[in-house]
Amino acid sequence: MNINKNPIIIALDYSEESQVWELIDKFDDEQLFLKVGMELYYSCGNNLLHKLKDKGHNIFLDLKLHDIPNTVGKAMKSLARLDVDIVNVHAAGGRLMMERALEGLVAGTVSGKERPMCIAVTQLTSTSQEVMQEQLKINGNIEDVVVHYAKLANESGLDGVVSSPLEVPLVKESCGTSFLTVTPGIRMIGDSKDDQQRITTPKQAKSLGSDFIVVGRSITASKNPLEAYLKIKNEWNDISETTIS
Ligand SMILES: O=C(O)c1cc(=O)[nH]c(=O)n1[C@@H]1O[C@H](COP(=O)(O)O)[C@@H](O)[C@H]1O
Repeated sequence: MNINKNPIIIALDYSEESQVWELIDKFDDEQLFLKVGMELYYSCGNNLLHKLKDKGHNIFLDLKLHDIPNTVGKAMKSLARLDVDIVNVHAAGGRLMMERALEGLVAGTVSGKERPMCIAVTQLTSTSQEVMQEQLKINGNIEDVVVHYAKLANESGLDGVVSSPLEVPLVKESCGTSFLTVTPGIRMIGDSKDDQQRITTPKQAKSLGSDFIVVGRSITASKNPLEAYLKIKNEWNDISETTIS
């Protein structure tokens, strides 16, 4: 896999390219792992991805594909040409959709390059068990549902999942330690949950076994994003921290 081991993925949830450079310019030479999601990609497109890659940053292109298998497979073939490091789908699209996603990525990757890793969203970290059961009509407890989707993603050949850090131990137990866990729902103590439901601190995420944490507003909405990033990095590297509930 052609990714560095920077475990902190910064979610660039912006609509303007200028906001991206305003943030990144604060980080000097730090090699970053950046997440470009729908908001930024739909407004700035591939041009920005190429510029970020040229600066040496790793990119998680978070478009959460979820469509019929043929459509997702062909879309992934197009995304493979962008030379990003991670792409994703919704596991709710099912096994065939995930298999086609992977086939599309393999088919679209330029020969000699490594394909992007493909991970599946299990249950969004903004979904509570109550909402999952009452609105989505998915029965059972949320950990079991996340593990079920993770197993499906694993059997479909995907590289890992997106889940809350809270489910990582169960995912690793069912799918193996090398099955990647990328975990949003990260908050520092005292931060507002906003729309997130299944949250932990960076330290908790690490102790639960997350491979990567995805952090947006705790960095981007901070008065001092570099300081917030370094605090998170320190928390990740330090063993003795407290938890939030
Ligand atoms: O796929 C994702 O990245 C994702 C999945 C998920 O279940 N929950 C989730 O929050 N995310 C993304 O992670 C980021 C979290 O942002 P903050 O809540 O601001 O830290 C956003 O860009 C979300 O789109």
